[in-house]
Amino acid sequence: MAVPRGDREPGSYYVGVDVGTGSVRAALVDQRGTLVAFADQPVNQWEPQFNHHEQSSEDIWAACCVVTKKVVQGINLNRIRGLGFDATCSLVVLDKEFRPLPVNHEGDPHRNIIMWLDHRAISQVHRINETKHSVLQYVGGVMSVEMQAPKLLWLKENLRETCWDKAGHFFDLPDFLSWKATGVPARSLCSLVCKWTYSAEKGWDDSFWKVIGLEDLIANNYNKIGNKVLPPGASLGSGLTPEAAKDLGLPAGIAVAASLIDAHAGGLGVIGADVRGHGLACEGQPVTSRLAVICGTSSCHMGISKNPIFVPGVWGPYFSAMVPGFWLNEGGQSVTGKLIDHMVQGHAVFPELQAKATARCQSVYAYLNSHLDLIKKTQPVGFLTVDLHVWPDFHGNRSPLADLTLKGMVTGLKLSQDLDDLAILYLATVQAIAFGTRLIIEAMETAGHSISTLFLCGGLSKNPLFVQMHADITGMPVVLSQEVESVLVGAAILGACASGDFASVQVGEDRGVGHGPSPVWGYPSS
Ligand SMILES: Nc1ncnc2c1ncn2[C@@H]1O[C@H](COP(=O)(O)OP(=O)(O)O)[C@@H](O)[C@H]1O
Ligand SMILES: O=C(CO)[C@H](O)[C@H](O)COP(=O)(O)O
Repeated sequence: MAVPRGDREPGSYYVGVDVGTGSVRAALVDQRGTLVAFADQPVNQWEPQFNHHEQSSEDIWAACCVVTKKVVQGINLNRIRGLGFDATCSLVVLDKEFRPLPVNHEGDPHRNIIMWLDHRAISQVHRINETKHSVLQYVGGVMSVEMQAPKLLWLKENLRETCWDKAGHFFDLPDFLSWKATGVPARSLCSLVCKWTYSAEKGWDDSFWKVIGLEDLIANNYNKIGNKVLPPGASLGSGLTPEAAKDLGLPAGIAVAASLIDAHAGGLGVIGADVRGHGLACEGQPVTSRLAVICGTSSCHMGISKNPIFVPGVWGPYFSAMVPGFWLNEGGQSVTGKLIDHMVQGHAVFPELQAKATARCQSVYAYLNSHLDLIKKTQPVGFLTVDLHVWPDFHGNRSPLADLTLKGMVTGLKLSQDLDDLAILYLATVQAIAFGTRLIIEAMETAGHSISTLFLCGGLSKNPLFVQMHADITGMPVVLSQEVESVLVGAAILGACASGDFASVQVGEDRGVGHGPSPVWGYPSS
């Protein structure tokens, strides 16, 4: 039953499902954008060899079902009107009957996803960039190994018989989920534009696929990689199929939206936040003065503009890929949360840290933050790292250097290995990541963006030190949403839009769901 816009039944709900790198989350969200219920569940990852990262679409769907069932427990299901998915931009491979195909030399079909952070296709991306094809202008001038074309070429060159020749469907993970829920193999404009070289204005470019040696994908009007393309939030087919409804514990037929990549859902969830009354530079200014930074395993820096802006080393400009009618530039750091975890967990005194944090019922990060407060004495915390510096490109540099060959570095190491050393190394890592954000902002501003305020979300935005260092090092105020799970709010906005209850996924003064008032969290320390 469609409820006309402006005459919404009170008490409607929308379900958002967010598939991050490390876990799957679901939320039940009401019409005001308030999270009513939340659940999460970790997902498996495999690293069969260095730089190969794989997942299973069956595992991920099963996790989506577990968390969705949890968040709707005890709710009158008739009040749920829409479902939206976001996910990492990983590559899902299915055969012609939509069964999983192996993306690995072991031939394990369960592992049918090449994850976004997989860097196996280094030789392929190098050759793609050597073509200097015009589509590369729209990915910051250099294609990233994390995009789909090099991964597809790797599959063709390395797993021809076991995978490539049998493949019927290559999906971006967000599109796989909306297909699984509806049976409609449409692709979201977001995933195709951002990761597959599709143009919102001109569609696919045959000459690109021919020149890189993937001309076979042009067959049947690009049937294997998508020929029906919908804007994020568009309603798919007849909604949730009876089979998927049973899996998810939701009513069949509810609206399901064309999806978003996770960073874009986070961007949508925060960039239009109401900041009136805080005296921020962005108050009363166009939404283009805001930069959404979605910080999880990786960090993604999403800036929008009315006209296309070409920023060397920063992905895009992508038209309508996040906010309809706006161009998007997406800067990024491939590992941020993952790097902090790596540095802290790999340190000799990590077991001691863990034991001390557990004894205080704190996370290791809360413990480290209070330890830094203790050892800084009267000086600002940032000064603790005058002799210790980290270069954070342990997994290459996504933006603005766009060089996947770069490696990480630490200078200023001593022989001591106590908790103070670990805390200072952790601080230096956080600072290095914040300097990376500053470099990305500088590149965006040089090219024509004018950014005054940061809007952070994602797991790392729950870390006060990470937030404060971003404010200090960029010199910009950082706004956090009252609703910490902003990525999920973005996913729920999609479901709300697909239900027809809201006209669009628009942001700004004339908002849909999902934009509660946002307190200003951090100002740069003077
Ligand atoms: N409360 C917290 N304090 C500090 N770090 C956190 C907190 N919660 C999550 N993180 C960090 O955020 C990262 C994961 O963020 P998340 O958004 O869940 O990632 P993803 O979407 O990639 O799965 C991890 O590195 C984790 O250590
Ligand atoms: O490339 C990306 C977005 O375009 C993201 O880095 C990728 O989707 C992973 O996200 P997360 O770090 O939140 O798991």
